[in-house]
Amino acid sequence: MTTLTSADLLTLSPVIPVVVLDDADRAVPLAQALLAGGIPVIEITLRTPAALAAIAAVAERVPDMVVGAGTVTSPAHVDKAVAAGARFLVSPGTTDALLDAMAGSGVPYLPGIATVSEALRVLERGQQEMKLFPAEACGGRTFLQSLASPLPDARFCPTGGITPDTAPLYRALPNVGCVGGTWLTPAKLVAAADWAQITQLAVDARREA
Ligand SMILES: O=C(O)C(=O)C[C@H](O)[C@H](O)COP(=O)(O)O
Repeated sequence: MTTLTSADLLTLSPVIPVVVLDDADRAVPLAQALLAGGIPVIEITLRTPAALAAIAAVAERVPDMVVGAGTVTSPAHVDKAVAAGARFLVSPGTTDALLDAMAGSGVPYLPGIATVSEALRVLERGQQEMKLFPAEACGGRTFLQSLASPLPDARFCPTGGITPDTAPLYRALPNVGCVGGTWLTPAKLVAAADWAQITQLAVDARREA
């Protein structure tokens, strides 16, 4: 298994699919469906009791898929996610304790920021890659454009409210690597085990984003 950096996370795919899974048994076919559509990364959010088992299943059974944990909001989440096999971590926001834990986790991470001061605190630690969340609500593309001059080293994965139509517009910004979003894995399709549709959404995202 190759060692990933936080910078790699921004270049693996135009879109990082953000997933909420109620049933860990869906994780492996879902990961395979995304992979078949050309998306080699999946962020499974720690919002459901099934999340850690889902991460473990993908880590073990779909080795070509880079599986990470999202909605990481505490140092305890960091430990549990890494123990389950998460290869990266994404948080919606940051605290000092969370930044310390993610920096010490041994896996790359995208800390969430929504203000210039939060971005500065991440940069102060030598971490240049971060998630902008909630992207649309906190200023969107205008905000990212405004950050480019004062924070030339910062690189973003905007997430939150991004659509298939706006993803390419975000990706055209020089300080954006990839975007995150839930549209590749709609709850209805996951519940229906409609893996072919999810593969198609992945193919479309790969082409359009
Ligand atoms: O769970 C987290 O850590 C988050 O930051 C929240 C997710 O990134 C958003 O739920 C994205 O959702 P959409 O707006 O539907 O793309």
